[in-house]
Parts: sequence; C-alpha cells; structure tokens
Amino acid sequence: MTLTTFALVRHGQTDWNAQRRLQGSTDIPLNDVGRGQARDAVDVLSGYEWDAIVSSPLSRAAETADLIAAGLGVSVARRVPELAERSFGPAEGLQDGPELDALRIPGGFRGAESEEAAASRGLASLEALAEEFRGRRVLVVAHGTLIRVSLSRAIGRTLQSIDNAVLNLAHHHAVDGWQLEYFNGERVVAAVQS
Ligand SMILES: O=C(O)[C@@H](CO)OP(=O)(O)O
Repeated sequence: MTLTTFALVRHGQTDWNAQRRLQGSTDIPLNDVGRGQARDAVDVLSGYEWDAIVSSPLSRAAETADLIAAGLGVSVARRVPELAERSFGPAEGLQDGPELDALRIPGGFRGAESEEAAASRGLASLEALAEEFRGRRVLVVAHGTLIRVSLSRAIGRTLQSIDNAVLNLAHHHAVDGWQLEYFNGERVVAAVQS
C-alpha cells in the first residue's frame, strides 16, 4: 500500500489564543504573532516537497495556509469544511474559570459538538485526502482539538504510524494525553492509510 504523507499544521496565534479564550467555530483572525509564525513555518517546511495544501475554512487556518502556500510557491488546493475546529457552543469566547466550569459536562461542554462527531468528520476528511493524494505529500492546516481528536481516533482504527505528527504553531497544548509539539525541525509527518 502506498502511503500518503501528511504534515498536520496547527494555525498560528490569534488574540483569543493569546488570551486563552476558546474559539471553536468562532472565526477569529490571526494576530501579528500568528502571521509571523506562519511565515517562520515556511523555513521549516521548505525542506520538503509538498504536492498540495488544504485547510480548514476558518480564517485563522486559511490565512496560515495562504501564507505558507505563498512562501512555498504551492497553490492552496481548497478549504475543507470538515477540518473546521470542533464547535464548543456557548463555551466559545470563555477562558478557564467558573463560567466555563458551569458549562462542563462529561466529554465536553453543554451545547458543544461531541468529540465523537468532530473526530469522525476530521478523520473522514483525512482519509479522503489520503485516497485523493495517494503516495503524495499534503500539508493540512487545521486546529488543535480537531487534529488531536482525529488522530486519536485514527490510532484506534487506521493510523499506521505517527512520526512527530503535529506542527503546533501557536503553543504547546496537551489534551487527553496528546501532546501537540512545536515543530522541532525533524520529520513532521503522520502516515495515514485508508
Ligand atoms: O478553538 C480553540 O480555541 C482551540 C481549542 O483546541 O483550537 P485552535 O486554537 O487550534 O482553533
């Protein structure tokens, strides 16, 4: 089986990231730090061949993808709606604290998209991309939670190997045992077989 190679890239920083406010489906643009992070990623990623770049439609990811694509000279193939961040419902905009705690229920927040639903759509879109770009190398620019839950699901089902799977452009973010690492200049790929 020919493997498709993905670099899974988290978008750069937004003001809400800096303020530690949950964004989810709220469309917050990159800030200057985030735009700089996207440009810095070009230096790291330019050591590899990329056949396509796809992104979540939310502007923090789309703009990161556009900046990386411009720097690499690769056209942005498309926005993939299923790569949008998990929706957190009424928890969006909140920081850690009592107001957020009041919305917590097992597995998430009241009124939020379930982790199961986000993982299903995220992994299905990765599997479709793996098939479409079979044997090639694809940059996917998406979100912390969406990437984490999709890969968590993939490990249970179809992920064959992970080798520094996640490029985290914004900040270290450990959730449920998944450590999304800032890119360290080594191999950055997850090989996904569908
Ligand atoms: O939505 C958010 O605030 C976080 C949650 O993980 O994700 P991202 O910043 O990657 O979109």
